[in-house]
Amino acid sequence: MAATRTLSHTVAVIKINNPPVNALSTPVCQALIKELAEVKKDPSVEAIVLCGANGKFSAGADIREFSSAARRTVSLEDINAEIESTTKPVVAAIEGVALGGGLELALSCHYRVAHIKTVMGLPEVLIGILPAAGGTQRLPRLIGIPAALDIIVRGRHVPATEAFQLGIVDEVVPSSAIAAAVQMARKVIGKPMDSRRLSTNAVQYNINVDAFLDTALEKAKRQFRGAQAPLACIEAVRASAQLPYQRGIEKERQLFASLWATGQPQAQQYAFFSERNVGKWTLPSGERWDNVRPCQIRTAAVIGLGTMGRGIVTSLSKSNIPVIALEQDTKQLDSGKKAVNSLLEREAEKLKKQGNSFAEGNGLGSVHFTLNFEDLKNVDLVIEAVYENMNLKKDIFRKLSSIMKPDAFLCTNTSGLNIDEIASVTNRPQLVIGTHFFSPANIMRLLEVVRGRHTSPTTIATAMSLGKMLGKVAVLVGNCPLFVGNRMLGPYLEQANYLLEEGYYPEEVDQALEEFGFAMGPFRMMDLAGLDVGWRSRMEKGLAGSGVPPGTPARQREGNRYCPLADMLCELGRFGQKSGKGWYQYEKPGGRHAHPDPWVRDFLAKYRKTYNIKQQAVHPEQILQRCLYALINEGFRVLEDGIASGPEDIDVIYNNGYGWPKHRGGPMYYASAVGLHEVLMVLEGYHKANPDVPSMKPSFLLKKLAAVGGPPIKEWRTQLGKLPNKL
Ligand SMILES: CCCCCCCCCCCCCC(=O)CC(=O)SCCNC(=O)CCNC(=O)[C@H](O)C(C)(C)COP(=O)(O)OP(=O)(O)OC[C@H]1O[C@@H](n2cnc3c(N)ncnc32)[C@H](O)[C@@H]1OP(=O)(O)O
Ligand SMILES: NC(=O)C1=CN([C@@H]2O[C@H](COP(=O)(O)OP(=O)(O)OC[C@H]3O[C@@H](n4cnc5c(N)ncnc54)[C@H](O)[C@@H]3O)[C@@H](O)[C@H]2O)C=CC1
Repeated sequence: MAATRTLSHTVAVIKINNPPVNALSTPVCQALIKELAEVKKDPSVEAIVLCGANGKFSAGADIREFSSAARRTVSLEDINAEIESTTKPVVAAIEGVALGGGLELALSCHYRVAHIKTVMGLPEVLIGILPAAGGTQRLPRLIGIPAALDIIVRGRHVPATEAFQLGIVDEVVPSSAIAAAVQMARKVIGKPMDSRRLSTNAVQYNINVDAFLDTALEKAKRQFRGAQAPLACIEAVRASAQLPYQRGIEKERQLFASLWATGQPQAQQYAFFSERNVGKWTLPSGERWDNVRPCQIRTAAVIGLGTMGRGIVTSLSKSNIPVIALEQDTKQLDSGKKAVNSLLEREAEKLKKQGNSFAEGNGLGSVHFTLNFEDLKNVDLVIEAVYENMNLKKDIFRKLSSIMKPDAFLCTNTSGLNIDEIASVTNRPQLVIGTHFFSPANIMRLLEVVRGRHTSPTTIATAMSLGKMLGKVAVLVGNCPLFVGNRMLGPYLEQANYLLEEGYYPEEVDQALEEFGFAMGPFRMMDLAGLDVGWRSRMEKGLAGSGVPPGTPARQREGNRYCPLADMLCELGRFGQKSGKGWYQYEKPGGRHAHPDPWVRDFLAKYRKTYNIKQQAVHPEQILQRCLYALINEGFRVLEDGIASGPEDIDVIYNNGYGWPKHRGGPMYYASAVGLHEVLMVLEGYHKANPDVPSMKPSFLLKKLAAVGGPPIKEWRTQLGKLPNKL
């Protein structure tokens, strides 16, 4: 039953019932229409309560229906208009979530009562659309333009206590919202209802709305770099102030249709479901997310409190897991402690703002700082985050192996070292796994979970479940140098460097990729991460520094093209932000504002002259093609090697860990949208002209998929089924 009805004295309680989140699917809407019609004409009913089954009001329209053939035949706004015009008072009893169409439904009710733990909001912008069931017209009429705009454009979840302060709900209760709503319904029977019908109210404001919204529009253009939904949301809110309600609704519909035509909603909805699907991991042996039970992690430890360790400690503590934090000496321990405490203070502030008190069990897990490995022996799981050095990591794992209780999980945050080699020094390789966090680890949502050859399914299940507990999107990947995300970054950065040799400047390459929608172009990103990180790794591999065989041409390694520019900067002490100079210059070491550096321009000009490199006429469009197709080609190789289980996994990694613009779905989705044949043609052309750049040689899988006509991304797995799987 999509909706059920019971009667409490003269109050009819209509309950939406569509597990797991009571999405407003077509059958639910049809059931609502039927129930409403019946209670309206039933003389024994004097008031109505609308609620959701299983402690959830509703997560909004059924997103799966958007792209299905059987498109919605019932308009949610028509239902809302029907509810609002009812002469019997309707009270929404909001529990759990009221999101998107769910909140829009509640806004059409005459009163709203919420349970204190509820979150509500209009998150449509996050799936590329705008609230199109009256939300952009009713919410500003209820709480004014600035507050409504903030909620609609950011798509944020508003806790019940804040919703009460803003006036979105009339009452917040600590117990059953349904019981409280029934009580309220009884109280309001016979009371005048005109002012409770939001569509009949005018938007109240004492600001210059146009100027305010123009500023918001400019800010959103900069902040969301190419995403259209936030801009459409602002225009819809503008309509609420300028137009009568019905014309505002027409504008809302028009804006929805134009957004749909951009292709961005489809990309973002693909990203939404991909994020959920990656949690459903499956191993070739048949073990899966739903048949392997994770172990409970009650306590954890983190080794190394540098850039990553401090964020990981904060993330664990935020999830109420007590942590032991270990460093190598007092100086590092003190500095780590200071950093962690300051991050935790900020988290405590946030919790306070959300109205959560520690007494309710929503607090932060305790953190104990130590230099003593013995203190770790009883924790359930330890995450190592020391320098990226195999010998050091092996020393640590040897020690852990002898100290920790036998069933403790041993995780490494390495960004690309061999998990099997690390596991080989322990007495429990089945409990060793890679948990690759992204910087800053307390904020970034991505967690690459790296399976070693001996890692057990229980260890995988536990690491994946830990990721979820920490509020991260955990993606299971196989063990290969640099795993998935960083491995794909290699050819992308290589092309960015070649573009500098060929005549571009760092700021021009960055600008092209930032206009595409990346949070940061490749050179700003390298400066932020530290140029020395890659330099050290190239020196270890004998590609840079004294390990390069004498007589090797500066721009060649093992017969292939090589760009030594980054090594040259490092030799001059230009490590990026940390040293105040890198591809850009900064106001001071540690400064964050990148300014184009005339020194770099001069340096590049001399370099090109020294090596007699002819400046090629590279069209700006080619900046994108070369960098992005290089990355995508490596993505196909990752799939070919069985390191990721599908293109969705790669896209989730890029959307959540590398600042890929979500409105473009992810690199593999982007490739399918551009057309695999087109990507292949560009790669083939480049590789033919540059056979000394092997990363641009089109991958076997790309060629195979292009040869069968470039099927839609959801069909790629059929082809992948025949490839090896290293998960
Ligand atoms: C001109 C051309 C037109 C084209 C046709 C289009 C028709 C358009 C009609 C327009 C009407 C517009 C009305 C409107 O305002 C639009 C909306 O309401 S859009 C929906 C807005 N809501 C959301 O974005 C909420 C999304 N969900 C979440 O944020 C989380 O799922 C939630 C916080 C609710 C719960 O989180 P959590 O507990 O972590 O669980 P999961 O995220 O894993 O979800 C569990 C399960 O539920 C599925 N699911 C969640 N929300 C929805 C949903 N709204 N519709 C369908 N399914 C949903 C989710 O996928 C999980 O299922 P899996 O099977 O595991 O994937
Ligand atoms: N910095 C980044 O953006 C990312 C780094 N990583 C990986 O995370 C790990 C840590 O990297 P960062 O935090 O950047 O390094 P970092 O240099 O900032 O910190 C490393 C910390 O480990 C401590 N340490 C070294 N030896 C130790 C020992 N024997 N016992 C206890 N502590 C010890 C150091 O004192 C230092 O505080 C590396 O494996 C790195 O590859 C992974 C993802 C992103």
